[in-house]
Amino acid sequence: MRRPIVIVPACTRLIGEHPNHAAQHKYVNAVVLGARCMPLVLPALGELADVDAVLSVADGVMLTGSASNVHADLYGQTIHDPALPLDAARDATTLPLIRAALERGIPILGICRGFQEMNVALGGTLHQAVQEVSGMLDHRDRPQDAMEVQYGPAHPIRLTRGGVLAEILGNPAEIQVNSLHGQGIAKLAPGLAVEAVAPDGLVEAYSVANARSFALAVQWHPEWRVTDNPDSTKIFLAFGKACIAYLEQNGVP
Ligand SMILES: N[C@@H](CCC(=O)NCCCC(=O)O)C(=O)O
Repeated sequence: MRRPIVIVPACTRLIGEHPNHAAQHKYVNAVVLGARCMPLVLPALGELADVDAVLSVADGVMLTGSASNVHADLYGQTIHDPALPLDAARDATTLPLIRAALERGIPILGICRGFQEMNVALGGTLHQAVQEVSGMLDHRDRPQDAMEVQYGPAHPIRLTRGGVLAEILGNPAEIQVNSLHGQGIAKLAPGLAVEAVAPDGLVEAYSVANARSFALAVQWHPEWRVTDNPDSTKIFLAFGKACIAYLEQNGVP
């Protein structure tokens, strides 16, 4: 049987004067080494993307992080800080893709921006600057820090007892995670189940209740050094197992 195919939606990136479509190596590497699947990067085509065609060859979808924010229009707000980057083409590609993948029961893993996209796609909202919300921590990374520091442990998260994520991780009460985000979940979309929270109560992971397959999203970065962190390895292995199961039951051989 062939390796499962995981769709990885790209971000738009300007290289010189030319717009490009990009996905960071650590994400596609985690699909290969962590999930043992084959990544297929999907350009941020927006309305030009034929979602049905793409999902007809997909055994999984992984939504990556990105420095860009989900456009506030998409969850009924006005932009709080216009200096922060956006990626409308990525939004226009991923939100329909998320809804269609869930409809088809295709396994989906959301990471950081991807975690925020799934919440918005399903009717939730975001805090645009978590650090400015009373009682909330500053969840941002410090760009001047070395990458090992930026992606190193930043805070604990408390796992929902008996939850999907807790089971994947062997039922610890809490784990340490990295933190590289300025936005976060304000209103959780209907049908999403909290899987972990930060010390300030911010939702850090959720699952799609009643999903037909693996449907988990996390605010942190398990793709970082995926084989070095046992928790990250377990998350990607669980995702990969679900993609194999989807391929066996529905996939194009
Ligand atoms: N822009 C959003 C999401 C943050 C995010 O995805 N950070 C990771 C960026 C770099 C990487 O992909 O590792 C926010 O600020 O909340």
